[in-house]
Amino acid sequence: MDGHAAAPGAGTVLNALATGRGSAFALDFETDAHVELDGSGEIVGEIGGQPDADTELIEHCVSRTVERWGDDPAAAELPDPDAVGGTVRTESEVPTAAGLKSSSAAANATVLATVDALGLAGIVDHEDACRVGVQAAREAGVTVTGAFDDASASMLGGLTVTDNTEDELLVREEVDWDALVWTPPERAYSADADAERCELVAPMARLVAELALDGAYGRAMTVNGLAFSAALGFSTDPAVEAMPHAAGVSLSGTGPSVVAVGDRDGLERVEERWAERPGETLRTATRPTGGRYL
Ligand SMILES: Nc1ncnc2c1ncn2[C@@H]1O[C@H](COP(=O)(O)OP(=O)(O)O)[C@@H](O)[C@H]1O
Ligand SMILES: O=C(O)C1=C[C@@H](OP(=O)(O)O)[C@@H](O)[C@H](O)C1
Repeated sequence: MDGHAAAPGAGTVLNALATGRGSAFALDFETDAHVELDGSGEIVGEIGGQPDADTELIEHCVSRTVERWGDDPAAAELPDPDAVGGTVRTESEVPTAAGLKSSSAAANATVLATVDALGLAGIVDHEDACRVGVQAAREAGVTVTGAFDDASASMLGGLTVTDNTEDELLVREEVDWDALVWTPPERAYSADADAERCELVAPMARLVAELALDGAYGRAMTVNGLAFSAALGFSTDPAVEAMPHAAGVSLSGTGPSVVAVGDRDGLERVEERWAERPGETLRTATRPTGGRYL
């Protein structure tokens, strides 16, 4: 029984660490997952190109997905329902722990690949599948709030606004921007983020949520970036450089990447500045589609 699926990374409009409300949008780079189920009783994960990386998240995703849908009447019969096991391997274009939602992309791709291995591709609802990945992320300890904002943007595509305290989807909308991503060489694991510092900027996060719920996503994003860069100790210089030329620019997640959105000409101007910085710049775009079976 094997399955194959992919899901995209995302950028941030509103970081949920201050209030539990968050917002993110899918970007056009992705992670894919290959799952094989057997009756070995053990699930073993592997991350392509990162032999020492933590595979707990994707292993939890496989077991939670089988637990949820393994005995669905439409599911293929498991080799040994009392000893569910198998392998899961991811390959990713999304850099790990850079604020570009590698954990959501890996979780969503793995849940969908497991659904595919169960013979349920196209039958399971994407939002339900996304919630299983969020549950696995909480169990694996890779998230503060569960990050349903990031997970829903990755799984459904487009832009979402969510309440992560209830895993509730408040808004899902399609956006159509070019995007520019700057990823400095350092990494920042969300689980290590200073959530108490983020709570200090809650009044600004509430303003960002209001702007986002009014559809002013670009401005929302820019205010978010200023507030959370200050709270988490990142420079606001890249955002200030981008502001005259972009519809929105923000620290993505808990950093360190910065994402600007807008039109091609404006982002070319931003790229000229950001290319002088250490690390990588990537030209990409928002993506209307989310997780997909391969
Ligand atoms: N390709 C992948 N395959 C499996 N797990 C992954 C992958 N990428 C990231 N992860 C998991 O997600 C964690 C990083 O999550 P996090 O710190 O939230 O970063 P990000 O902002 O990129 O989501 C990693 O420690 C690992 O557990
Ligand atoms: O762990 C979490 O609950 C979150 C982590 C952050 O994202 P990153 O994982 O990209 O840092 C943040 O943007 C999101 O709203 C919630």
